[in-house]
Amino acid sequence: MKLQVALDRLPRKECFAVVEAVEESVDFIEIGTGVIKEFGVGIIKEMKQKYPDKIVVADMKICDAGKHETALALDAGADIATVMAFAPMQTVQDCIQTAKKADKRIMVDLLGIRSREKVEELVANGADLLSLHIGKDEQSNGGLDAGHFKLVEGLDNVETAVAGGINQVSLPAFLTYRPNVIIVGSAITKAEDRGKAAQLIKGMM
Ligand SMILES: O=C(CO)[C@H](O)[C@H](O)COP(=O)(O)O
Repeated sequence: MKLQVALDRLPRKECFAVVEAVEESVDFIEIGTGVIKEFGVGIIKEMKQKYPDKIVVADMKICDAGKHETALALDAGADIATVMAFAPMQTVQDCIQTAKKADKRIMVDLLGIRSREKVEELVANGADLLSLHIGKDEQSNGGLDAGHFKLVEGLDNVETAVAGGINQVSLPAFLTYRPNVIIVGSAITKAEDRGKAAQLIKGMM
């Protein structure tokens, strides 16, 4: 099981300060959507150059122009880019094909998706890394529950990630579903001691 630290709503310098503090505990480094919007894909490049052995995830949240936006992230050095599951299937396919050509991957973000049929359609179209995600805004109405995990239960040749307000207290409930990737943002980036918080979470996995 891999730990992905999500860098969201942080100044440029802080993104690097967080990674420096948690480097030993994390496997994947996610450059958050807002961070990419604010600083551009140059920050992806700089992060990958600084941490070539880490998997860098560009949370592009692509929903159109799949080939172009995937290439933007991957050419900058990302190993994985994200596409929204609600995007047109053509966009999802274009992202997956573009990543495959570069020997890289696409994470399909299931934000807002509640239909198992839709998930199966995504898998039939080549999705092999799915992220169960409760977004920042949705988190005030509750977190991930058993119903969300049913969306991906028993799918063959599919890896799963989980994201959305995960912290040291809520983590054990997610671990029972054995996802491949645990994505943690605020519980690490807002912690007083980021290194310790990441170490604790990694130790629980
Ligand atoms: O993709 C995201 C927001 O769209 C975040 O990266 C993800 O939700 C993890 O952050 P947090 O643990 O703070 O919820």
